[in-house]
Amino acid sequence: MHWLNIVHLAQRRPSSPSYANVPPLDAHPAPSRPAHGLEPPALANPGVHYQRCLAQLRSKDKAIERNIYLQQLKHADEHMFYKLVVENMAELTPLIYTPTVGDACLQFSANYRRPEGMFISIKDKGKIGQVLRNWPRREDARISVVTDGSRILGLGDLGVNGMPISIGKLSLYVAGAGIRPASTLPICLDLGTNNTKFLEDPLYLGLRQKRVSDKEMDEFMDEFMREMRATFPKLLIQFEDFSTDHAFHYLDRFRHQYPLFNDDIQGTGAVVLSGFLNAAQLSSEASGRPLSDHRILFLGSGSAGVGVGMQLMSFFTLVAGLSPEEARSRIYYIDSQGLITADRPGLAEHKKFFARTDCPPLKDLVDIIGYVKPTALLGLSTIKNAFTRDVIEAMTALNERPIVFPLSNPVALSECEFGDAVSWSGGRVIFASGSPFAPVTYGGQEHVAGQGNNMYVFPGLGLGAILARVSSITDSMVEAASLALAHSLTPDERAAGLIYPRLERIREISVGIAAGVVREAQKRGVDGHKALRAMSEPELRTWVEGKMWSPMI
Ligand SMILES: O=C([O-])CC(=O)C(=O)O
Ligand SMILES: [Mg+2]
Repeated sequence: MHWLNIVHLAQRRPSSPSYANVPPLDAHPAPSRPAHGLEPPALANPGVHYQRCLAQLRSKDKAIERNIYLQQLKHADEHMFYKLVVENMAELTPLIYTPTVGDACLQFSANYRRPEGMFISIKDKGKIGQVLRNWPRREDARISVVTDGSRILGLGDLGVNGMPISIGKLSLYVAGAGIRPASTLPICLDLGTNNTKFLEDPLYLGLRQKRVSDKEMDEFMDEFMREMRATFPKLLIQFEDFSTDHAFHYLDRFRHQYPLFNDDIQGTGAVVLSGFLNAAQLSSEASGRPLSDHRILFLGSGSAGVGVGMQLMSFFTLVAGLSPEEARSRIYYIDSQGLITADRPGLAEHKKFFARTDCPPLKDLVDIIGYVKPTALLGLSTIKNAFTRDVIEAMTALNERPIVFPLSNPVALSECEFGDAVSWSGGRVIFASGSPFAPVTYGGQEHVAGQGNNMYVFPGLGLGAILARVSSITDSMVEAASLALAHSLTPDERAAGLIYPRLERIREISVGIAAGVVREAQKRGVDGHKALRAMSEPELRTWVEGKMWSPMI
């Protein structure tokens, strides 16, 4: 049976008018133009100017130059910037987000042009509230992406150079879910950096000191969160790219007190669960083996790796009908020392849950594949090309359609190139990567890579949470976002063998995710906007669509 029938999602799908036909419920102000005479007369034709901007963008050779052009355009003409992004999602997302945002972070101090977002440093401890009140659009703030720069993508500790990740994610909230630009607040916390190269770089824009102790960071974070609430009472917070132990620690510490989620743990988990549901279905259809037969092997056990494993537990419990204990037994982890077993001395706390008591401490990936016999191999290791030809061949020998997800970001750290995975598996691989890969032709057929990136989930999750005015984000809301995404594939996309919908439909998908999140918030009683409870499904979707901001060009 298809997993869709198993979780009865079909009944939850409302029929609603298409996004394009729904007039906005709220009046959004039109962009203001300079007074007459202060710009060339032909600029009054926005369609021509749109083509001019697109041509200027495409005239740049390097991705980082395109990124810089787009950042400049965002400041000069926000509506035009978002118009370009919304209408050219597949082309522009890799420029404003992963993988190019990785270079934008690495070069932030060198390429810096103008202030954007807020920088709160350890030196502000004791007066964080005073600093936050300097934000000019306090009343409007609804969503903040907060990083401490300590683990940016797979690039490690970049200190204050992590700011572009907060900026990039928030641009996707606007483009992908219609959050108003004025409601977004990028924040980079500066608690020092252990990146010696940056500490020695005269251009480095952050504090010239090593990271503070955990105790000092706890005190700082407690004050920061308290003051965030006092200054921005309607704000949802997304924690981004904190180092693994801090990512888990601060999610646990604050998630019941504040509306917040961690994108690397929960957003990545949700997006991979979603793709996995569709991939497992395709794989089981090819092999004739039941969904409950799947076994998942992870390379990498950081915040994203373990977050994904936690979320994939619900694949086995919800869809394959296993108990939580059986579900856990289907998931295996490898870290730098090999298969993670419970008897290993000094095992990190977050690795204990999935540590095996029934396996030898094997080290070599191909040996481990031979022992575990996984149906799926997931990479969150940031080890470039870790999935070698031998690895893909071993997966293909075991499975009619092996599931291979090299999820590390940016693309230069991917465990496997798409073209290699396709050819080494003889075209049989079911593939999703964290960063985008271009389609490849193999055996006379075009193969399209899925992109298992959290950008499919966080905009819609945030939109739903903001509109429902939630007091906290429950695990079940993250799961609802994941199921709504998995469910959003059109018959056409399913027929093409896709496991994620086409990115061009992101706004429509975000509506479905937001509506699912609102409903789940209501079930859990964490919704503040109680009037939404009375709406039918089509009414809720139409209302959500009407709340979305669109560029006015
Ligand atoms: O930003 C991305 O592309 C995905 C992500 O959260 C990460 O890799 O940390
Ligand atoms: Mg991240």
